[in-house]
Amino acid sequence: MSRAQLIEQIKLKKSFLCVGLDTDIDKIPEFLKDYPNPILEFNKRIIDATKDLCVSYKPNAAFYEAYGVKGLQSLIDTWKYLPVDTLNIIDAKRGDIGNTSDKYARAFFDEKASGMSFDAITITPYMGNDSVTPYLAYEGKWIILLALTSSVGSKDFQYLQTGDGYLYETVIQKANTWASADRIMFVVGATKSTEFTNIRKYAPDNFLLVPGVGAQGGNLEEVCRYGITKDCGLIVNASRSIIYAGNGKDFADAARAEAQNIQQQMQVELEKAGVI
Ligand SMILES: O=C(O)c1cc(=O)[nH]c(=O)n1[C@@H]1O[C@H](COP(=O)(O)O)[C@@H](O)[C@H]1O
Repeated sequence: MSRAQLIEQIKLKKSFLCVGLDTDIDKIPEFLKDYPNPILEFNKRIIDATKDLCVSYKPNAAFYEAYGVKGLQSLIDTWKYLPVDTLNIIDAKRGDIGNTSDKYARAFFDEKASGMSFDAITITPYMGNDSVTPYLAYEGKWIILLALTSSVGSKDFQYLQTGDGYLYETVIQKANTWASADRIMFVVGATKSTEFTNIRKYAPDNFLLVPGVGAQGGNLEEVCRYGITKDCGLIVNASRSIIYAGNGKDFADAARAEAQNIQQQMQVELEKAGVI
């Protein structure tokens, strides 16, 4: 999905919501466990219930890899079920030397090789340029680099002073020399909303993937106050607060209600910022 298509979807759906598919077998409703593939069944119903309210889905690889071959098959089948008009992100947080990154890129971008072809992948930037460029060889695909994460531990490294400011600022400035804002996004946690003004100095045009609203307590209005741009420039993820909003037979309705609640707040913010 191109930047223009993403912006078009945001305007159409009046939403910049990403639904996180962090699907945990221990948290899904009991009745689904009678199905041959409970995780896939859960994901399908969540996708059906939310696809008109969000512009993106983000399965987190850990939740699938934890179950070996069966989990990987669930991830492949989930990818196949994702709508074509959403930005489908694999949250894999990979990062390695070039020839290894090449294999990671193949795993998540090359359908012929792996059965999956996500639109974007999350990457840790720590190993630098040659660990990132193999993903950019796949035309039209996005890389999403961790910049300032929502984790408490973000202070351990991301706030270290470099000659040019904080390490996370250096990451953004440097990575923006590797590709344009049509190919690179950055992760900035919603729990860091006051930092968005600063981040926009270095990433005025990049889309930011913003996890941390809902279960982690980030505030959507504040994120928008400091981070929204004329193209929106934000994709805000919520996982647990949406997908586990209910736990009974009507869990998908509960997920829809929560997604709708966020979408309505997003519509207000898009109008305020003049995006729609
Ligand atoms: O890259 C991410 O998506 C990510 C970065 C970050 O700084 N914080 C963060 O929570 N995430 C992911 O975003 C999702 C947040 O889930 P909830 O807290 O349940 O909404 C999880 O899949 C996390 O792995």
